[in-house]
Amino acid sequence: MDPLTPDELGRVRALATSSLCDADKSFALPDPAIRAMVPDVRMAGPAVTVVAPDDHLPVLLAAGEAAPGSVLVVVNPRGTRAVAGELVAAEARRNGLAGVVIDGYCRDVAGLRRIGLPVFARGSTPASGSAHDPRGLNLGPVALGGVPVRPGDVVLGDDDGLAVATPAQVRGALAGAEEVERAEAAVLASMGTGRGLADHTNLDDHRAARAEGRDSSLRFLV
Ligand SMILES: O=C([O-])CC(=O)C(=O)O
Ligand SMILES: [Mg+2]
Repeated sequence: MDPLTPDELGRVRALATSSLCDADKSFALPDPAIRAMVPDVRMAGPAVTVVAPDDHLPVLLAAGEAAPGSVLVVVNPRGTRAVAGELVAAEARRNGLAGVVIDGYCRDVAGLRRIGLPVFARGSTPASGSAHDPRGLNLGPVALGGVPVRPGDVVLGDDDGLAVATPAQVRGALAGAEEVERAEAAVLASMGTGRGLADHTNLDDHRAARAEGRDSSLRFLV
């Protein structure tokens, strides 16, 4: 896996996850119940994996061990306890990580908002589990919300949710996603002056074609 260059990562972080998912519809989509716990964030980076069975010690250790720029992917399958909170987020931020994604629960949500690091989870609960398991980074593949994640896969996320893809898939989607955003920005700006969606797309022709069962795709005309 050829990792994304800093320049490519910068371009990815400037894009909404939805635009990349439009450009390549094969990105893997973890369970949408895993959501941004901190609003208005965009996250992208290579995955490092952690297994945390109702135990936050491996997460705290991994937050300090992972390479800067990476996304900590934590799995706590069927867990009922929080495995990360503001201490984990502060350690991850200090170490320069791009974010923390938990297939499970977090806590300290007000503190997470203050820190501002992207954190994704199934939700929050005030109760943490144990701090026993001395393993830190797992370095193996895990299942995140039903989606396989290998270390080095790119994990992307924002307020809409998460997507996972290989670096090559992300690289291949970049130009298309940038074009999606250019066209959508032009349409939105023009709609601000009162013109409708049908003025900026082939909506009417597309509808007529689909009504007759003909092949057609909905396109921007900007
Ligand atoms: O969930 C946990 O036990 C860890 C925690 O509170 C924190 O990181 O601040
Ligand atoms: Mg805490």
